[in-house]
Amino acid sequence: MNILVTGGAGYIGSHTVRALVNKKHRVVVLDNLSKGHPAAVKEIELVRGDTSDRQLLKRLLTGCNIEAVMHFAASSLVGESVRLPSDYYRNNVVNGLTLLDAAVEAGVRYFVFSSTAAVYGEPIEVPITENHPATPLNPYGATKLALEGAMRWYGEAYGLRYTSLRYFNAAGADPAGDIGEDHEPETHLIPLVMKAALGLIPQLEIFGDDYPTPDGTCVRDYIHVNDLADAHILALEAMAGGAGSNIYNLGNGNGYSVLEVIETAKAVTGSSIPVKYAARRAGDPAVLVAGSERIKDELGWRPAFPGLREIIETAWRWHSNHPGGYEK
Ligand SMILES: NC(=O)c1ccc[n+]([C@@H]2O[C@H](COP(=O)([O-])OP(=O)(O)OC[C@H]3O[C@@H](n4cnc5c(N)ncnc54)[C@H](O)[C@@H]3O)[C@@H](O)[C@H]2O)c1
Ligand SMILES: O=c1ccn([C@@H]2O[C@H](COP(=O)(O)OP(=O)(O)O[C@H]3O[C@H](CO)[C@H](O)[C@H](O)[C@H]3O)[C@@H](O)[C@H]2O)c(=O)[nH]1
Repeated sequence: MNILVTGGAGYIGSHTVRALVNKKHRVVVLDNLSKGHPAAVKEIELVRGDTSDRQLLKRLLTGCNIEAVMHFAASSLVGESVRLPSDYYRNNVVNGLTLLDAAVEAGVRYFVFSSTAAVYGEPIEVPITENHPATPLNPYGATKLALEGAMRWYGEAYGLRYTSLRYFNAAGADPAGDIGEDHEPETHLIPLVMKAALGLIPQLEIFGDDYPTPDGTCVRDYIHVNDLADAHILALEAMAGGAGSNIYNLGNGNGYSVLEVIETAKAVTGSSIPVKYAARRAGDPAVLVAGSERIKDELGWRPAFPGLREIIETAWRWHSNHPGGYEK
């Protein structure tokens, strides 16, 4: 298939691009490079541009005979979204609608969307299934939920078929070790733990030790980035095979605390990881663990990296080989 991948030079997008190319799809990446890296998509057709540019979208979608869009491009930091809701609504909702409109106009058949566990808000029960109420606690989650709503009604009115994938905590890197997570600034736990192990930051701050969890630190469900990439391909294949629109959670169903992540990283890296306890971070739920049975049952998705240790091993390979990220 001819596939447009927005945000394809970013962390999850670049791993999915690799998986698509391995499956012999033709991929065009659209990325404004605000966070992405050309080196993450070497030898792939990369168009530097913005999802707000309707004319560019029209040219790409029709000129390249695009049949499917995978939409990763977004602003995705919870804390920043609380400070800058206007930016988040503009990039995630307004630009998302521009892309949906252009896709409908160009006759794109399938749309795969990067959604998030943040749509659920504070869970009332775990594991969180897709039927859990969606009451986001921050603008980031609210904007992702808003585009899911738009996709549903675009589906009804214009026949666009979509799959929304609600990822929990993406982590790890391709085992080849040549692509991985490189954000500036970095805010995610596992890459910061890797940087602390490498001595690139003096210590890791642990945000809160008084949560209602076994060791007092937050519990998350870490999912390998290549397992996310595989899910995108399964979603596309299912729609191409006649499946209707759907929403799926993506996690491993196992929760690990911040302290467990640090202990596992010490074992993997053989390095000490200096830590400092700090206040809770605003907007952090205590426990987020996915129920991902729906995608397993319906699409046959099976994670290749279900354990935290193997996820961190792949992250370590990337970070230790590229301590300064892609460009440095
Ligand atoms: N990382 C996670 O744990 C996680 C969890 C749940 C959902 N998600 C979602 O997955 C997607 C990818 O996340 P990521 O961690 O790879 O982020 P990322 O920042 O590495 O990738 C996003 C890419 O989109 C590009 N981009 C942003 N706005 C754009 C625009 N208007 N036009 C063109 N390009 C634009 C950026 O340059 C970047 O390369 C996002 O939609 C995010 O909300 C991520
Ligand atoms: O320096 C740090 C960084 C993080 N944490 C803690 O580690 C856990 C994981 O934090 P991340 O920032 O790595 O990930 P989040 O759970 O905040 O966010 C992820 O999951 C969200 C869903 O709730 C969104 O999808 C978001 O895009 C995605 O990155 C949290 O408890 C956080 O408080 C620390 O203690 N210290």
